[in-house]
Amino acid sequence: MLVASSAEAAKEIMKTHDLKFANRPKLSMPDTLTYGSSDITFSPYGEFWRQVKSIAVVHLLNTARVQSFRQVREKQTALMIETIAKSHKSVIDLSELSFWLVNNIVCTVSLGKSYQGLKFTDLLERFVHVLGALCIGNFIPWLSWIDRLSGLQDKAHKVAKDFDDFLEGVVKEHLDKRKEWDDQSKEDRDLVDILLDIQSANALGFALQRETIKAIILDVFAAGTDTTYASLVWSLSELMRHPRVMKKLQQEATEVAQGRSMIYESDLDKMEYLKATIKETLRLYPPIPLLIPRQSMQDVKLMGYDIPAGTQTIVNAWAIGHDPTLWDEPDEFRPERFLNSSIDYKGLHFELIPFGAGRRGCPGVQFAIVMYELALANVIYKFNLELPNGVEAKDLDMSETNSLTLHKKTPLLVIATPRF
Ligand code: HEM
Repeated sequence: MLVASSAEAAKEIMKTHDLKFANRPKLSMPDTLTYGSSDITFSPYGEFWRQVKSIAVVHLLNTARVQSFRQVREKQTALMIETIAKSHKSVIDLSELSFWLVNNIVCTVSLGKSYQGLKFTDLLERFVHVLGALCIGNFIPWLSWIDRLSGLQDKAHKVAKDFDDFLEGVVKEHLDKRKEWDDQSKEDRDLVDILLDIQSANALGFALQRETIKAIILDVFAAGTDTTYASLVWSLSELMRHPRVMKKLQQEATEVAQGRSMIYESDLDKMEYLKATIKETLRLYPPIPLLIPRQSMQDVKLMGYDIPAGTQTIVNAWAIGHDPTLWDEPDEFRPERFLNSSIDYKGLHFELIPFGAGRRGCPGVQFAIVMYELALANVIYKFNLELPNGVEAKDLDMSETNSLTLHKKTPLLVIATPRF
């Protein structure tokens, strides 16, 4: 296995030799959870991956599509703000509210409606826990009996079954709805409708299986929700611990809003400090700290080392974000470091790669960032937040979960007071 923990090595893997490292290794947990890796994230490099990724980009993730979902984001953000306002200074769980905000947006635009009320938080938690679990059989195949004995495989099958029940229901609902219409305008079709259209038109050159449709929905559901809400919670938590940064951000929001009741998406480009705060959060807490494993497809010489074809390759984005040779006082939360800096997270600057880079880089960057910016801007614009029960900011529990996605271990509980 190859582990890259420097920006230079990351650049070699994800830029110089990107094509050679564009494969994903076949791993047993993703295989169990994503219908034999027939989703976008875990499918091997090749024509199938290109086609399924292209469907998600064309119909959900490109700039024009992301912009077209603006009303959904603004409506869901307003609903979250309303819920916080109604708390009347009682303790609220910002982790849970962040989860539902992101999940409602993702589900509305990809599945046609939100599914609030279902036990998604628990299901998704089990999903990323199993996905990120150390699976001995992936490294030493003859020891895979340990994964059976440890109960890991049973857990994976149970999560896969629970998710499948949900996804099967979503597909059935869409199929039933289709019996009632056939001249619905294209704009009203969500991602599931589009996948079913492609399936019935046999438009890909290969049959789009029901399982592949479910795998793609699962990808968008899990990759979209878990990462973005984790980041929102980390930003809010760091702001609680850094009143100076919070105040500066609130000042920026107040200036931009000009007395209006809400910050809108058209305001976000004027919020330099907000953008710097988000970059700083993604540097310190990359939601997928080790990105998604890659695999070399050919022998390759990398920084003087001979790497054989088939080597599992991990890029440690967390280590790069904390590298003292790249970042001054790397453990400090200081958004100012990104003001007047061209460093961005879009895959061109290898010192900041929370979304990965290159061919296998995250196609959901725009989709994620705009909902993240809008939610963060509005929460801090509308409310002053304090920790309950006399907890001091410096004592806020910032411990991290140990799974594929980096979450704050304990929920972020606050008391919110309207600012005006
Ligand atoms: C803060 C939010 C997000 C972060 C930090 C994030 C991060 C990542 C990372 C690190 C990868 C692997 C990149 C690599 O191997 O180089 C990835 C892949 C992916 N992400 Fe995201 N992601 C986020 C949001 C989203 C959203 C909102 C969606 C869709 C709605 C999405 C869909 C995907 C998909 C489909 C892939 C697989 C790409 C491939 O293998 O070709 N992500 N993401």
